[in-house]
Amino acid sequence: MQETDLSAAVVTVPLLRRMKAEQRPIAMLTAYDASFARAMDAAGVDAVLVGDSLGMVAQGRSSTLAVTLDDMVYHTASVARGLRRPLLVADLPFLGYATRERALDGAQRLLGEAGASMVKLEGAGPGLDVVRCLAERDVPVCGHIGLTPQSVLKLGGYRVQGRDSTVAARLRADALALQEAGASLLVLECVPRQLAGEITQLLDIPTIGIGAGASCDGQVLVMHDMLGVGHGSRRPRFVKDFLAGSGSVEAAFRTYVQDVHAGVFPAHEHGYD
Ligand SMILES: Nc1nc(=O)c2c([nH]1)NC[C@@H]1CN(c3ccc(C(=O)N[C@@H](CCC(=O)O)C(=O)O)cc3)CN21
Ligand SMILES: CC(C)C(=O)C(=O)O
Ligand SMILES: [Mg+2]
Repeated sequence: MQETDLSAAVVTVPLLRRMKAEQRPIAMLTAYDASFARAMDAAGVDAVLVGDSLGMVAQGRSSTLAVTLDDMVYHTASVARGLRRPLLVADLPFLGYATRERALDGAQRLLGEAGASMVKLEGAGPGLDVVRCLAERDVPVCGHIGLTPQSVLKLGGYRVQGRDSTVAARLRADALALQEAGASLLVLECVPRQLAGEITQLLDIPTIGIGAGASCDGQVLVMHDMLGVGHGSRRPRFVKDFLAGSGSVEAAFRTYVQDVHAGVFPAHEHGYD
């Protein structure tokens, strides 16, 4: 098949699947406003996530739990105005998909009102029903397993998930169940690199890793982290400062995109065993 220039094409769900099939890594970043979104578009970022991490990096809270659907709609609409090419994904907030009705309302607002093209929700289990409900109604869904920050109170902190074989087996099963329920994309957060690679091989849908090694089909980082803003010296292993040595914010985004596309980022030191 002809190698087409994917750097110009508007990014869609089928294009992401094609990138997986052709082993072209997907470069994703989070954004929360139009100006940074515009710079990401210019830098060739493939997908942009309006993460509920905005509760931490924009609102200064210690977790993502207080973020509301109104907050997500406001930031997603702002980001959408800055984008042309990348696929725009928006997080459903904590308890925003506790029932099918809430999830459908959230999807209507994020896709219909704010301009996202996909919603993301954490976990499997009871969430599988909701994923099925959304997917059957043609709402593209991104799953998110491993370290799920909306579970921080139950998890007791932000720690790597899937180091023991019981949890690893559950993550494999959850990944397959999410694909089966109709998810189009899957974020793997803070999962040992080998397990993330196995899950990526198991699935037809693309995986996007954060702290999940280089074998995922794509990578995502929180924008503030990759610009060196916020974490100080106690930053998680998977964070790399791309602004240091790049000279400008847009150049940092470009370096990130190049490094993800070339398979240079993440390096071994950015992952977990
Ligand atoms: N700015 C920011 N970046 C993120 O990546 C992020 C957020 N906020 N907020 C929501 C969650 C929380 N995240 C975190 C936060 C801390 C670690 C962390 O310190 N991890 C330890 C792992 C320790 C272990 O279990 O081995 C590390 O040392 O990397 C990981 C993910 C990821 N998400
Ligand atoms: C870290 C990513 C995957 C996320 O969910 C967020 O930014 O909220
Ligand atoms: Mg999130």
